Amino acid sequence: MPTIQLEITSGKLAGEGVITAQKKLSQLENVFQDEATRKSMDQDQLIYEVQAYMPVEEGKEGGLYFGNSTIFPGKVNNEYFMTRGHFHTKLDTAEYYWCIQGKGALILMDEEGKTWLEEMTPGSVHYIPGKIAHRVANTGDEKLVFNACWPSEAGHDYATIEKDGFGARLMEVDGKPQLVQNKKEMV
Ligand SMILES: O=P(O)(O)OC[C@H]1O[C@H](O)[C@H](O)[C@@H](O)[C@@H]1O
Repeated sequence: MPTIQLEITSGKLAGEGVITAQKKLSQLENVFQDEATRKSMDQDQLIYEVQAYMPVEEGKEGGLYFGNSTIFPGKVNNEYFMTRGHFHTKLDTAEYYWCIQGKGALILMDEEGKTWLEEMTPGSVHYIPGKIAHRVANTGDEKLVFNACWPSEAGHDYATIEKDGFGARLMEVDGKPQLVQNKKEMV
């Protein structure tokens, strides 16, 4: 009997050792461009939920972690709900994402701030190379669900993104998702 189960249609994990964390709008200060609008919205609104199975101690080399993320649909002004995004603390470590349900975008950025995206649709598989920051936005009107697999030594570096952000933001422009470069990047 395996330790954990993956519910194939929902992407959800169940079993001993699976941890679940939720991110509400109140916990995403300064993540979206329009901070005034974020503050004016319902702070208890759930933006995303993550599950992780971490069978070895974090930081230990050679292990693999397995996760599930659900991002709910919505926008802060015209910017889609998304994860905070991060580099790995051990920079040169990769990760796989694969989409189960919904529609969205994997936003990627290199160390120079160059930012691009890969569209996420059910069945899309995304290899995120080392040294690349990553965040996911839900561009649809249903929940976006994906699974992830990453090395136990990778860690999460949020500080770099908190300080410098990504080079571009995924905004709804004329009813469609568009990667809008930050002004700083266009100079
Ligand atoms: O941690 P965030 O940048 O907010 O993204 C949320 C989560 O997304 C994925 O599930 C990753 O595998 C997790 O490691 C990450 O924590």
